[in-house]
Amino acid sequence: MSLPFSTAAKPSITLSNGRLHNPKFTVPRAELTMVPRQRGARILPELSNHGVSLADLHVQEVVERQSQNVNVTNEYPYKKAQFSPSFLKDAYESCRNICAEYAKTFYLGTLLMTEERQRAIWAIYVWCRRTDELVDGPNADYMSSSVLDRWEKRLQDTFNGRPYDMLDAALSDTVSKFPLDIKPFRDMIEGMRMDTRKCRYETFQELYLYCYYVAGTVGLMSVPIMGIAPESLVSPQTIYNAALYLGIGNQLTNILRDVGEDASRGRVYLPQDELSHFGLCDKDVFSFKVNDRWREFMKQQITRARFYFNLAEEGASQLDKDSRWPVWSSLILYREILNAIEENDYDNLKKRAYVGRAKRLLMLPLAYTKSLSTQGFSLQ
Ligand SMILES: CC(C)=CCC/C(C)=C/CC/C(C)=C/CC/C(C)=C/[C@@H]1[C@@H](COP(=O)(O)OP(=O)(O)O)[C@]1(C)CC/C=C(\C)CC/C=C(\C)CCC=C(C)C
Ligand SMILES: [Mn+2]
Repeated sequence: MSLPFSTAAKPSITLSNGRLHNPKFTVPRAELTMVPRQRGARILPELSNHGVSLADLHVQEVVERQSQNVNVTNEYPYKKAQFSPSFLKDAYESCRNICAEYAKTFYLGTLLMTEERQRAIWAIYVWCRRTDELVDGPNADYMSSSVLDRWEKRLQDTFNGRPYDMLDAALSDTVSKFPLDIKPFRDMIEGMRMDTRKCRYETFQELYLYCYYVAGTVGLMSVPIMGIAPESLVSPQTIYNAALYLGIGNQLTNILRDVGEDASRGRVYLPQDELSHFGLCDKDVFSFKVNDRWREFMKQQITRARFYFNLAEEGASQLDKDSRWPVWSSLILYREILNAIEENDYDNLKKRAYVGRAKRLLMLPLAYTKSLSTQGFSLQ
């Protein structure tokens, strides 16, 4: 059984420049998508045209604004912040500690990067984590649209060299050193807004847009820091797409791992039309019971998440060589969560798929081996 592909009309969306985009206008696909050659594409041919024009528009705008500046560190539109070296050292040290505490495997992977890049990634990680905590953290009860509006104003100030606290100061400094654009940061906040307004997704297109906002954006923020290998012959657009797909794959995996946990909060991040295609509905999710229909549905969802990881793989090898290890670690680790769901016989309603510490540590040398590959440098 294959997934239905919906072409339902989509709402308009305002981009950061204030222009209203008509989503019926779709960016020519050839410019945006890498040619899918993977297993997933064969199983689900309709996914090779995943019809995600709203997210595409965001990505294209980020790529246009940011990609010309990749690897350029001296010309930048945001104001430079002036901090003493010792203050900055402490600020980045705080970011490092948070990252090491919350994302251990990934943190280890960053240790091979140049010092400046490590610090930048930790600062971005902390900003993302804090943004997520606004809606998911212990103070989530105080969440409101004005909280997110204030967070966005604060982001703007941070980009303009006026941070509100030490952790923001690390980001201000990062922004002055790397050609980052504010748009993916704003878009992540938009994803949090979406999460507070919405707890059901009718189609995969809707879900994909959410995944772009909360996770694809992380990929787009990371590329200017990680850098593209000087010997890469692939276009920046292709590499940004791969980064986006890694974020999408990660978030789809997150969603599949957390179905039960999210359901207990009344949330279902699964396309409703696909549930019904498999003879399922919300009631089945809230029953927390796994049956064969659920297993079949999950198989398809897992295949789709793998499809995005496969697309991301090609771009990972195009990054600067010192930056590839954490990317491969993240890719392999998240993909392993999908295997863990299978090992739980698709019970993600009562069980949380988990990759044990020993397995996680074993992945680091595997990721390292992958990161040595220069595959594709002479192909395109
Ligand atoms: C060319 C190429 C392949 C480049 C690589 C690009 C790249 C580095 C992509 C990274 C993608 C990535 C790690 C995305 C994170 C996706 C994610 C898990 C998002 C989560 C959102 C909300 O989900 P939810 O609330 O459902 O989940 P929890 O239960 O709360 O976990 C997030 C939590 C949003 C916040 C994201 C972060 C805290 C992660 C930020 C990570 C970085 C800045 C580092 C990225 C760098 C590497 C090397 C992985
Ligand atoms: Mn969260």
